[in-house]
Amino acid sequence: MKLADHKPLSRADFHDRLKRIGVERYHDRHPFHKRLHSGECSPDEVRAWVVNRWQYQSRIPMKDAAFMSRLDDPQLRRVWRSRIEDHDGGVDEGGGIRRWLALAQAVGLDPDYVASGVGVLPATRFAVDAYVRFVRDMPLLDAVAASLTEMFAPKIHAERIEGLLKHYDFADETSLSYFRNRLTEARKDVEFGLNYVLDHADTLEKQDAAAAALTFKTDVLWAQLDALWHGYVQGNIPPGAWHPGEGLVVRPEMVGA
Ligand SMILES: O=C(O)c1cc(C(=O)O)c2c(n1)C(=O)C(=O)c1cc(C(=O)O)[nH]c1-2
Repeated sequence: MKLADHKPLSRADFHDRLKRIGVERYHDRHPFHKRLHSGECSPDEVRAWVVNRWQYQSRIPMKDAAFMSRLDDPQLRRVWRSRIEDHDGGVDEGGGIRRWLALAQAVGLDPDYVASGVGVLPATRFAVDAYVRFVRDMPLLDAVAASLTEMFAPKIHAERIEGLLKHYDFADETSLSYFRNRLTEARKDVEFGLNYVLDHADTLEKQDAAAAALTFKTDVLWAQLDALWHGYVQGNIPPGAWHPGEGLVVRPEMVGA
């Protein structure tokens, strides 16, 4: 290969390359999301999703804290810390984590059970832990690039709000407030993260690494839904994972069952 072939892509072409990864690999294409958003999930499939997605929610601020612990630039820390604030919030008002537990309650689950993390599928735990470790251990550019799946998240959040409101009795503005809030929070995060990656990936090697990081992250998301499908749509619940009937607040009239 000639030296000239090693030139980095232009900013616009590199941006297109990143967007293409989303088109081809983002988890909005996964059959579980199609099932969830079109009202085909049973109440227990919805509960299984809420129990398992908790693992992701609870680890996101931990991965952001791991990322921040590596930054020696106060300005970068200042920008990044709003991600932790979005999820943790203050004692009184709470944040995304508390909103997720409001969703748990709306689908009939005991929020304390969900927050305990007991019952999370092993594959989900492995996938999410791999993301936290990736962000802790890999170059900063790769760590930021991995967060860029959020470029594709507002579309899936909007689809989810619409689909859940249409098809499930538990869905209302309170139970879905997590997703409503993410619509604005994610835009702010992506604007910063995307510019960081476009600015810092100034060689073809770095662009390749950033694209690989984003691809890895799509795998983290996809693997969680594969596990959910295998466990709860196909009925192969692994030892130790949540079983229908566990962790409920006993209000069977909920969830349009
Ligand atoms: O519902 C979704 O499909 C979805 C996807 C993603 C994502 O693409 O990683 C995130 C979220 N939601 C989300 O709510 C969220 O807070 C979030 C943070 C991050 C991240 O990598 O830092 N991704 C996501």
